[in-house]
Amino acid sequence: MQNVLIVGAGQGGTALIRLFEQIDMINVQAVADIDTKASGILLAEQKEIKTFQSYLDALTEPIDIIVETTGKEDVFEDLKQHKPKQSVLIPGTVAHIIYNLLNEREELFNELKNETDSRNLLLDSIHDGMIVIGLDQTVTYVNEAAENVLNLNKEDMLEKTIQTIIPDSHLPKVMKTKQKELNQSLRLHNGKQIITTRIPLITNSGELLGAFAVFKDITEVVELAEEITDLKNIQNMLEAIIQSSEEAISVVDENGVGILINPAYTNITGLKENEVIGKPATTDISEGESMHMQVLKTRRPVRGARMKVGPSKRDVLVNAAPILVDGVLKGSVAIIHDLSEIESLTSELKKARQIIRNLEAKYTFDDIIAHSTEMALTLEQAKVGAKNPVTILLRGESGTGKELMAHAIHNESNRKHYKFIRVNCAAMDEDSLEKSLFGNAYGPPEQQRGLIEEAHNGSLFLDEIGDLSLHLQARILYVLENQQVVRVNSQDPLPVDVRIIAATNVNLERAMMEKEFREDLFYRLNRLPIMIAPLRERKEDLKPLIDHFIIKLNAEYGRYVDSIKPEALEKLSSYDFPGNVRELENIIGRAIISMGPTETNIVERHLPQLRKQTFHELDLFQEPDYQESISLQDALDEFEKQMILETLEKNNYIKSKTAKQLNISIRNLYYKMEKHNLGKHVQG
Ligand SMILES: Nc1ncnc2c1ncn2[C@@H]1O[C@H](COP(=O)(O)OP(=O)(O)OP(=O)(O)O)[C@@H](O)[C@H]1O
Repeated sequence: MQNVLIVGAGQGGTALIRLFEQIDMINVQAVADIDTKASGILLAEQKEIKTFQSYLDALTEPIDIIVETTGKEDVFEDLKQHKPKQSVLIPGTVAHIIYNLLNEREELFNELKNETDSRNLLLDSIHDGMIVIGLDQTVTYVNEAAENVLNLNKEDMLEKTIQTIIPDSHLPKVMKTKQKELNQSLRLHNGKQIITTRIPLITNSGELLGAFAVFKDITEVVELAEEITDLKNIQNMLEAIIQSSEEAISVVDENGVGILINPAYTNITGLKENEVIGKPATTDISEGESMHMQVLKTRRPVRGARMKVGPSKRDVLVNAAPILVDGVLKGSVAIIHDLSEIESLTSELKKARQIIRNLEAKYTFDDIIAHSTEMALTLEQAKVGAKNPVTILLRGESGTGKELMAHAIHNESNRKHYKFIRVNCAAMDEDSLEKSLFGNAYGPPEQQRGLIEEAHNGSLFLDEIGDLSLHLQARILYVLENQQVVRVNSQDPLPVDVRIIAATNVNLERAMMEKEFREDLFYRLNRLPIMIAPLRERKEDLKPLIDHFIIKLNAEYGRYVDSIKPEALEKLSSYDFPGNVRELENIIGRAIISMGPTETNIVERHLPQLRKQTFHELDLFQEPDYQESISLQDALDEFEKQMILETLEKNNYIKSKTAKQLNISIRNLYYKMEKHNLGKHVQG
């Protein structure tokens, strides 16, 4: 809406008012006669005189356009002092002409053409586009605003039919119906959105002269409205997400004042909106510092801060981050995790992982590196074994890959869709092992079924079978011979169908001679013995295994190690690997950890000291070499390792006997052997 003041009553101002009245977007404030000498103003309608300034001051809305119709240059200059947005000098004659054009005689319409400049001045002073057509539907007037809206020059439009400019123009229809069309919305072919009013030009005597349209470009307004709608939709969506999120969320503004929380937040903290919104960020904290305030101070995110919140002092973990919009800090958002829930979930996860580890046979033959002829043959044998329903005995030193092979055999067999259960016969005392293998009829319901039943239709991997007591050997033999299992504290045999894959790094023949291992069980197990050679006897596997571990450990540690340099490989090749492949994997792991972040090749200095001495050769009191001085802990570790190794040797590698002699529990022995990478040097 533009406010127009028409000055010069009796000069045709009324005619202009008529014109403007037809245009809804123009609001005529007043028509005034001006007495320059008195510097006063006669308000035509109210018939009172005011100073021009007091008149302007009394207006509620500022004047956009002053139209001076008296034709007096000096008055016009005077008016301009009041700084309207525009001031237009239209001689009274022109005002008359326009009035007459609209209301009286057609011949005056032609006169108007001679006053083009003044007329254009008037039309151009209007911010809205104006276009006038004659009876022949050609354009007779067009103003500057119309040029801008239509993206056309006056010359391109004047004397052209309206349809060539606006193909679906309603002006011809308005002429035909003689009905105004007010505030119609329209999209132009140039993409602009306009709002337009169309008016037929009719004289007082009812004669039709043409029609004109006034229009406003509202593209930006429409786009803005659309943007606002889009933003509103996004805002609604975000709010719905935040409200339904199971993560507790709290948001503060740049001054640290609470502006948003969700129901999950209320669940954890016990605090409702009215206790947090509009309150300082510290409101919810019962112990600890406000992470919101820290984020606002540093503009940096905070992760994993522990604190207590709410009246019930709930233990929580908080992640908070700044909200930056175009680099400007607008606030901070925090996600709050209930720690007690995380703790219980973590322990659940641990249990689940343990169960999965026991059940899952994760490796296949593709995971076994076998470049040497020995290993290739072993693999062939294992594949044959996998396809036949026989009991398999895997023999080899510790760390040679027996467990890996057992997994692969299970996964290649027709039992692969059932369970693979691993039992380490050396890791438990006899009583617990018996109950866990055979089940306990008197135990709680979940312990009544033993692992043998659990492995029904699948495979049972009995690792370290040489450590099985004679009593349990007899019970396993019974299962093998009868395909039946009898639970502890029960007499009832239950049918089972399991394939047993046994593994040992013990010389079972010697154990048999010493009556430590039942011959009948040995022959039963030994139907398909598979020997896995120690790594030192198949050095061709060394490089492929190293490459395999580099890839595996890169993924585990997030590193980009490329390869091993020949001199480092050389050093490893001359080593014995008492801990076999497991020891090699440890060595490569330690090498990768000791490498700098930019190093990509394992070189000699990344490798640990590879000792070859036996306990007897090891002179703990030798002069320490300047390159390698031995710490007390290392010396003690070495001593322990050698002592275990010798006791194992003396006891024919039977761990139960070794543990007894060393006066430690079998579990402890097992742990120490793993720690020292102790394999057996001489197999069977
Ligand atoms: N040929 C191989 N290819 C790839 N990885 C191997 C190979 N042999 C062994 N490994 C890896 O070396 C490690 C030790 O293997 P595994 O646990 O199967 O040995 P094991 O003979 O069962 O040892 P133990 O007798 O001490 O139980 C595992 O991480 C395994 O994946």
